[in-house]
Amino acid sequence: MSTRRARLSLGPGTPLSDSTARSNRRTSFGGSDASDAKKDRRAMLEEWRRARASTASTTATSATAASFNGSSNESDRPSTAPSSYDDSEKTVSFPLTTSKFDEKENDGLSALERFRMRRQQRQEAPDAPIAATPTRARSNSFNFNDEETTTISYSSTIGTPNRRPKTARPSLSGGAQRKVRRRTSLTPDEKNNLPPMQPLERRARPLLPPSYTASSEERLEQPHQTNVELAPPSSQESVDSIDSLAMRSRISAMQKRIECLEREKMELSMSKAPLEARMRQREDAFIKERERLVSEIESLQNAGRQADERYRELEMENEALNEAVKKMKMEAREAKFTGGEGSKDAWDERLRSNKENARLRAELKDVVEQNKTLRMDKVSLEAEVHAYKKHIESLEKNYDELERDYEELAASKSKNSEAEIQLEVLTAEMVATTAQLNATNADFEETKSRAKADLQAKEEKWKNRESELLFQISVLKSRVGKEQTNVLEGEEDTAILKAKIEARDRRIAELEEQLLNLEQLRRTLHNRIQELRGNIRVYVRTRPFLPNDGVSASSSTGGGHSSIEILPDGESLTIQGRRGDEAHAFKFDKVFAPSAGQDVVFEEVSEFVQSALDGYHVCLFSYGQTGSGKTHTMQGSGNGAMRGIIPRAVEQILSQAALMKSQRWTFTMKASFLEIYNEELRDLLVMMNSDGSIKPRDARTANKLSIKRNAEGKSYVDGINLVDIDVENKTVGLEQLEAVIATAARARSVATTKMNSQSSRSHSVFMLHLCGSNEESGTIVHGALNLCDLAGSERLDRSGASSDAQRLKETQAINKSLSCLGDVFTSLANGSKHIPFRNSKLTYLLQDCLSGDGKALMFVNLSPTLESCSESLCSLRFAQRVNQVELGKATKNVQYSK
Ligand SMILES: Nc1ncnc2c1ncn2[C@@H]1O[C@H](COP(=O)(O)OP(=O)(O)OP(=O)(O)O)[C@@H](O)[C@H]1O
Repeated sequence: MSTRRARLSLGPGTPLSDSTARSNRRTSFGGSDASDAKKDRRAMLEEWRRARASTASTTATSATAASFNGSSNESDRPSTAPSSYDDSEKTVSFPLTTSKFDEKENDGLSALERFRMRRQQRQEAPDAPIAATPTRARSNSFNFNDEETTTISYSSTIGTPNRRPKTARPSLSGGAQRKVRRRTSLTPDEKNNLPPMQPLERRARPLLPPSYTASSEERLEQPHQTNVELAPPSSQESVDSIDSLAMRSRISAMQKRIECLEREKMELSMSKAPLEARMRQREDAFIKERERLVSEIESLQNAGRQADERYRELEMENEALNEAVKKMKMEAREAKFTGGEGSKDAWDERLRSNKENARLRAELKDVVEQNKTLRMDKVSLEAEVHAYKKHIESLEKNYDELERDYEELAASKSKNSEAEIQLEVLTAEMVATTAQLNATNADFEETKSRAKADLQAKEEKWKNRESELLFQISVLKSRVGKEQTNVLEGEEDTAILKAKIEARDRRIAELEEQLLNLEQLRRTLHNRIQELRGNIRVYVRTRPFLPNDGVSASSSTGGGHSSIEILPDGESLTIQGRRGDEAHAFKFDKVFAPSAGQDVVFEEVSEFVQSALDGYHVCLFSYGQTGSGKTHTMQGSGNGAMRGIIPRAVEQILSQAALMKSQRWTFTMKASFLEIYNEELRDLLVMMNSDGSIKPRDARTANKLSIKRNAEGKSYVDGINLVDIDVENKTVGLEQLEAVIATAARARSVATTKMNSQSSRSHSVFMLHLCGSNEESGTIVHGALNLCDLAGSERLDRSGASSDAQRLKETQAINKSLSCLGDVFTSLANGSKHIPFRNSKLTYLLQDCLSGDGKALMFVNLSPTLESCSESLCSLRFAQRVNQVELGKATKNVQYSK
């Protein structure tokens, strides 16, 4: 282009250097380039002014002459008369709208183009210094399709955004934005083509031990496998068979429910893992894209600012040029009127000045063109910034959608975990029910074989008797002929004999009835004596064989050979010794067989529960090795027939409270649940409000709990959460209790040990605080029911805790506190003056119940396996020591307000 190559020549002797001219043309956004160009132009103007001043005096005359004589050379004349300068000035305009720019006419680069090239260089060589802006091959249009930048494309498969040379800009076109938005939510096809499912890692531990490798379906089939095949029921067996059938139908109903829950869980698990992965990847991609866009916008804004600066500079230059043109016009006018006789010099001067004017105008035009380009650049930049803003908006929308997806996912996750918990509860219930059924069947088989043997013996006896009688008859017949006279006498003897037998049978029946009544009386008296002596009562409960005991559950004995034999009196048992050659006998207040159900066990403790309503401090605790059934006894397995003492006790209290209402008694009941873990008290209901509702996450502050004594010297836990149980409405009250137990179960420290897949690693104490008042008599009673599930008393080597530092610490803390409990019982049994209650948190907490003020009952839970007989023996010896403790008569906590 001619204007590009034009030299700023102020006269023949003053050509500007090539580099100066080029630097004047350079359109650059770099600050140094722009200021150099500005300096060059100023220097050029100065040079021109100086040159003009030096030549003005010599050329003034000739220039004036030329203006009056005309010129033969048209090209030497000024291209426009001075009066036409005004018109030419009008063409110096700055159009705001841009037409398509002719690329051929512009060999420079647009600001955005240069910015992109710089960015591309950076991306290609991130560590290299930023290259100088190229001055060639400038494109003034923003053709996004030709752009060789890197862009992020979203694909339906989740991963890091694909980086590839871009041929289209999906991020800026509306259609592409819609595409991006569409990709954030999964189409059904995409859902079906999800990546292969990773097996969902269950947070809840399996109920069966690691050695038990049966699949979930096999486990669900278990009741069928473990059921004992019964012989066709005789009339005597039919009742038991009906029980078994009822149990089986219950189990099959449970199985169906479990299958349903398993299916639901699988579905939820299927959708959870890939959704989570997608969510995370999309979040990462979005954050990266947003950062990239933000930095790009910042760069664009910088470029825009530089373009604005450059534009202002050019405007100033333009103004300076306009000034110069005006000055020249003035000078031309002056020369016209004051030129005198029109000397040749003056004419030459005018000609030069006209040429200069033309050149300046051309330059001005060039500058205007540059301005136009810059404006176009600016408009394009603004358009691009606008597009980026739109893109960011769409990304933000996508982000919102992702957030919604995430919330849905979280909801489904919590649903899933609820289903898992429900499944676990049902599975535990099923395992317990099956075990009990097997034990019942074993009992039944034993009774059946005993009855059979009995029957056979009787048959044998009757046969002997029959043959004896037949012999006697034959003897009598042979005598008939000889002793006919004695016939009548003989008949008389038989009748007398028969009458005697009948009288003896009646006597036996009477004696049996008397014996039964005496036995009942003995039991009642025994209980009364024990109450008066204040003994801690000790009940022993043996659990049935379980699938993970490693013995065939389908055998007729209900699982294998038990190390414990329970004697028919229901109070005595024998246990095999460590070496297997000796048997140890024990006698306690009650011994429950493996087939004894939860209802039977509760029947025996219900009077203790009643005592709590009467104003006593009652404590029931379960002691035994891990996996022996302590939690099963206290809390139970599931919510059906396998419910333990805690729910049954609350149920009984609620029913009793309702009955006592007619006698003007009103009760309030508060529940608390704590655990003693590594000698530290922890509130298990920290998540609950006092009305039973669940606290929001940020409000769950765990108070520091400490055991204190009140004014009456009774111990209480300071800082513990007390949850109200509705006594008026039994259904609501039971629901609240269920929520309390579920919340506590979630919070409890449970870890898997070798012996029990759901082993409690802490002592847990459920406390019911009862307050009853009678309007009529003005009596107020304060009772408390403490139901304590002690941690397993296993040896370190058997539990596998020695290999794990945390487990080791837990086991040591458990064993220490249990040994403190033993020390307390020994001191009580020996009648020592000092009882070391303060040696452990457990004994300090239960001091009121163990020191004679309250009533205490200890369950000793035993496992029937041969491997456990050593631990069972230890537990039984401990229980024997406890049984010898005399606490004295318990006292009621009663106040009289009238
Ligand atoms: N009498 C019983 N009838 C049927 N199942 C039982 C019985 N006792 C225990 N179980 C079952 O045995 C398993 C272990 O019982 P549980 O969890 O109560 O043991 P634990 O003594 O509390 O163990 P840990 O001290 O490790 O917590 C459970 O699955 C439970 O259902």
